[in-house]
Order: sequence, then structure tokens, then C-alpha cells
Amino acid sequence: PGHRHHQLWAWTMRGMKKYRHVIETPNPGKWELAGYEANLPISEKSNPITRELDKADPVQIVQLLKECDAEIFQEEDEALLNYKRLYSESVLKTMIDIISKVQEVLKDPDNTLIVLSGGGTSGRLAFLITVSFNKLLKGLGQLPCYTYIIAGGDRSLVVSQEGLEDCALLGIEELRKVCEGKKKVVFIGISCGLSAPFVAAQLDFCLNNLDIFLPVLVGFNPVSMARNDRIEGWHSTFRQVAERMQKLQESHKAFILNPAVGPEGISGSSRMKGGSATKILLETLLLAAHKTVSKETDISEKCLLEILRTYERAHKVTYTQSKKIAALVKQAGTSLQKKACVYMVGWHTLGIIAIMDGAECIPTFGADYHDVRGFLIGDHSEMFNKEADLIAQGSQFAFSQEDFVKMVLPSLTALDTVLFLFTLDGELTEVEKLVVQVKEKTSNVQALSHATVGQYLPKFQRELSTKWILNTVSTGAHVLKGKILHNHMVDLRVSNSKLFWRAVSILQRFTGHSQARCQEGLLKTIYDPEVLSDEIRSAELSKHIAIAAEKNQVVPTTLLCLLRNCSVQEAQVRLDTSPSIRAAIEASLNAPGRKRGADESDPTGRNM
Ligand SMILES: C[C@](O)(c1ccc(-c2ccc(S(=O)(=O)c3ccc(N)nc3)nc2Nc2ccccc2)nc1)C(F)(F)F
Ligand SMILES: O=P(O)(O)OC[C@@H](O)[C@@H](O)[C@H](O)[C@@H](O)CO
Repeated sequence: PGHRHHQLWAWTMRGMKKYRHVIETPNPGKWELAGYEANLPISEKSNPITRELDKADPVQIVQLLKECDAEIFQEEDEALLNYKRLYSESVLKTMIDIISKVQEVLKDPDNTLIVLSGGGTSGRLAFLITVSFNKLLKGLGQLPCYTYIIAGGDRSLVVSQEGLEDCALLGIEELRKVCEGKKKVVFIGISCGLSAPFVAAQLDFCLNNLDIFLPVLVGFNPVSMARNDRIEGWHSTFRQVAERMQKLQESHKAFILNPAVGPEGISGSSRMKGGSATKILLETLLLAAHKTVSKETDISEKCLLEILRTYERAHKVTYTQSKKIAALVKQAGTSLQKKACVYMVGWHTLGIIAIMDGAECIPTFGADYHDVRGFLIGDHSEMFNKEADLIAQGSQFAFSQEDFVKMVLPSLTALDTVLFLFTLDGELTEVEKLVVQVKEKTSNVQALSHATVGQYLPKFQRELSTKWILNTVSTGAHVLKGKILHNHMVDLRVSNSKLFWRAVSILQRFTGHSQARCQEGLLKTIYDPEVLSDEIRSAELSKHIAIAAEKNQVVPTTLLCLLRNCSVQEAQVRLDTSPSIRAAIEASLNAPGRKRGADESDPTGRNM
């Protein structure tokens, strides 16, 4: 299927270097420069800060990821191509416009609703924010006004189902369900990369029913970089929907909140900065709306800035603990290298954040579901949607205290790492009880406690601090395990269309071949041993993905085929007999006769 912008981009690149499609990245340039990986969406660019992430030690890994997270708060820079940023005037004004619409809903809970929706991490954050603000309303004796939608339903909260974000019609169906009987709905569609078909279709549906819906898009690319390839089963691309919304913004019929936060430390891993920025943006907006709904005074930019600054302070406070975080990274990395497990056991919402991080390791690092797992201690009854109890759906859905005691404790070993996440003003006796039981099995017990004295962080900032630490620990552990090449997860599972295009792009980056040749090579590996026919080549992307999602090492295999011009079988033998995927790739990148690019580095021997 024509990937228009890819061909256009390849064509523009050809002008630069005859048939060399490798995206020229200036040495640690600034990603804000127009020419930096030109045409690539910011959410998919490689961040210059982490170019050598795969060679960093635990302390350096924490430092590099801290610098990436700090870019969220960077002010707009006139000198460079000035992307609008979190603190930009236009972003604050849009937030204020949305707040007054939210306040209308809060004043009439019976006939109105606020829906938060997304795929993957964006859907998990939709859930977390819904739970937090319905609890806040309950505390004030008011009816809940929020509900959430996540692609794949509640199961996706605890176990990733990456393919479901491609289902446009599923998004519409879920939206219709939750909005039945409502006269006014503020729909907040979250897609960090402005890319999920599930969200694009929901926003499009809202645009065709503006008498009831107010569509709000949250993401971190400019509209000009929104995804523009065809969505299967749908008539518009994400970019076309975003452009329609842009036109309606003037008359306050639709809103787009899309400050640039900078590329992810692991390229494309929007669970990190994208997830953190989603939490910051929406909690600030909704908290301000709730704080001033009673008073007739208009919300001020000053009030928004105050709340935003508390998240920036949380970044500073969090990374004063860098040494301890590095020790956690090292310990978790050791557990994974020894094929043992990492458990993150959190109280209340800290447990939800732990469950999310564990779930994300599966698609992000090709982890097995039991490698890194989160558990939630304390009451979770009012949390999940109407759906049947998750645990009953299988052991990988287990997430509660009793599951931890029953299913994990008995098999805990000294190689496992257990991290407890709690607050000092909370349930200390509960914590101690569990720690004693764990200590009988392993000495690798660590605690991350949010002090209530000294560097006090309010609830939302405490949660974000926990997210930053867990993201850093799980990412760092997999870097130390050798899963990352430069700052890319090359061995990604091709389980949805975004990951298909990321796979093609990574092949282009590391081989220098054209998009067409890389796509052909990928399909050959996916369909192996079947010989590619034109019928296969012209089949829908979803068909290729359905087969690819069930295969292992599809991208590294294709990389070797393209680098060594060998068969799929030969590539697989090479991978199987190599100490690690990364070693096999680096050996092929340095194979005799191949022109070395400036950014290719020597193998560090770390196994992948
Ligand atoms: C940084 C790097 O070059 C890279 C990595 C990934 C991609 C890439 C991944 C996914 C996708 S996507 O089509 O799913 C998409 C997603 C979001 C969005 N707003 N627009 C399109 N596109 C990618 N690259 C790309 C996108 C637009 C134009 C030219 C290239 N492109 C390049 C690599 F080194 F990792 F390969
Ligand atoms: O928010 P987006 O750009 O639509 O992405 C939605 C999902 O693909 C994304 O959250 C994915 O599950 C994460 O593993 C990314 O690190």
C-alpha cells in the first residue's frame, strides 16, 4: 500500500545522496533544527542525547534519561525552529479555552460526560486520570463525570494488546457505548504520536456529531507531522482529521493540545516522555477546572503555570535520588541478565503505575510477561470498568496483593528483585508485613518511599515521580541486558501498523537501502518459507501484521538478510549461533566490504 510520505521523503533524500536513504543525522545536533531527521515526526526521531545509550553504565543511563525527561519542560526557543512547547502562550490559551468547556460539564453531570481515550499507555493514562478525578468528585460528594476507553478494554490495562489500536471501527463502537443518552460529551482523544487509528476514528466521529461532542486531541507532534497513511476500514487519515480539527479550533468547536516534548530516549517509545507529558497536561487542565468551577472567576494562566511548575519541581526532586535509582537499574539489570524477575509492588495508584510499567515491557523490549511485573496493594474494587474481574481471565492478569502472595512469593529466589512503592504517611504496617515475607526469600528488596516531610510532593507529582523511576529502571535494566542498539529497540515485534513502519524505517537506517527494498525484505521474512507473490505484496497491511506478530526476531533476521544478501534461513542460523542479536547485527554491520557510516560503532560485546 502506498506509503505516500515515505516515498516523498525517500525522494527528497535521494536529492541529497544518490540512492542513499539513510537519514543523515548531524552529530549530536539539536532535534529542534528543521534539518534534523527532516520529515520524521518528533515522536519517532532518535534523540541525540541517547545516541550511545547502549554503551552507558547505570549511572550514565539515569543521567541520559533524566536529560530526556527534562526536555518536557524546555521553554520555546525563538532561535531554533520554534515548535510550541508546554509553557508556550498558545498552549496555555488553548488549555484555558478547554477548561471553560469542562466546567460546563461539571455543572451538569446528569446529561454530560468527559471521556478520555487512547491505545496502549495513552489508554492506561486515560484510566488513571479518570479514576483520580472521579475520586476527587466523590470526595466532594459529587457524581462521577469521567469515563475512560482503552483499545482492547480493561485487559489492555494490565496486558498489552498492541494490535487493537489499529481498529478504527472498534474505537467508534466503544465511544457509542459509553455516551448513550448523553447530551454533551467532551471527548479527549490521546495519541502521543498523532497516529492511532482507534483515536483518529473516534475524533472523526465527534466531528460528524458536533451537536453532542467537543473533540479534544492530545499529542506531541505538530499537525503537519500527524500520521498520513491510509487507515484500513476508514476514509480519513489521522492528519486529515487533525487538519479538520485545526480549522474548527477558531470557533472553539474542537481543540488540539500538542506541545513538542522532544524525541524519546528509546526512539518511538512514547510511554516515556509522551506518557509523562499526557499526565502533566491533563491533570493540570482538569485540576484547574475543578479548582475554579465554583468561583465565577476565570481561570488564569498564572494558576496553570503554578501547577505546571510543581511537576517541574517533581522532576528535580526525583532525580536528587539518581544514585539510588542507578543502583535499582543495576540490580534489575542483573536479575534480567540472570533470567530472573523484577517485581514492583505499589500501594494504591502507585500500584497502578507499577502494573502499567510491567505491561509496557512486553511490546517495548520483547519481554516475557513474567520478566517485569507490577502489583497493586490495597483496594482496587472501584477502579475497573463494568467488565468481569480481570484475574479470572488468566494468570498474566494477576495484579493484586493476594495474587502476589499466592503466585509469586512461593517461587521468589535470591536472584529476583522486589521493589516496594509507598508513601510514608500511609500503610506502613501493611508494607512491613509483606517485606518480612519477601525477605525470607530474597535479600534483593528495595524500597521507594515518598517522604511526607522535606521534599513533599502532592499526589499527582508523587505518581509522576514513581512513573519516571519505574520507566528508568525497566528501560535501564533492558539496556544492560543488551536489548538496545544505539537508542533503538531493533528486535521489535511487528504487532501493529505503526510498528510495521518503524521496522521498515529501522531497516533503512541500518542498511542504507531504499524503503521499497527494506519493505520487500521484511515481507520475505514474514512470509518465509512462502515465496512472495504480487498477490501477497498487494495484500492489506493487517494481513502482514497478523502473521508477523506471531514470529520472533523478524526485524533482526531481515537486517542480516539485507546486510549480507543471504537467505532467511541463513540469517536465522547466524542469529541462533551468535552470542546475542546485537553482536550478530554489529558483526554484519562491520562485515568486510561494507562502507561504514560515521555513526556505526564497534561492538561492546554486551549480549542482547
Ligand atoms: C529514527 C528512525 O530513523 C525512524 C524510526 C521510526 C520511523 C517511523 C515509525 C513509524 C512511522 S508511522 O508511519 O507509523 C507514523 C507514526 C506517527 C506519525 N506521526 N507519523 C507516522 N513512521 C516512521 N517514519 C516516518 C514517518 C513519516 C515520514 C517519514 C518517515 N521513522 C524513522 C530509525 F532510526 F529508528 F529508523
Ligand atoms: O499514544 P500513541 O502515540 O497513540 O501510542 C499508543 C501506543 O502505541 C503506545 O502507548 C505503546 O503502547 C507504547 O508501548 C509506546 O511506548
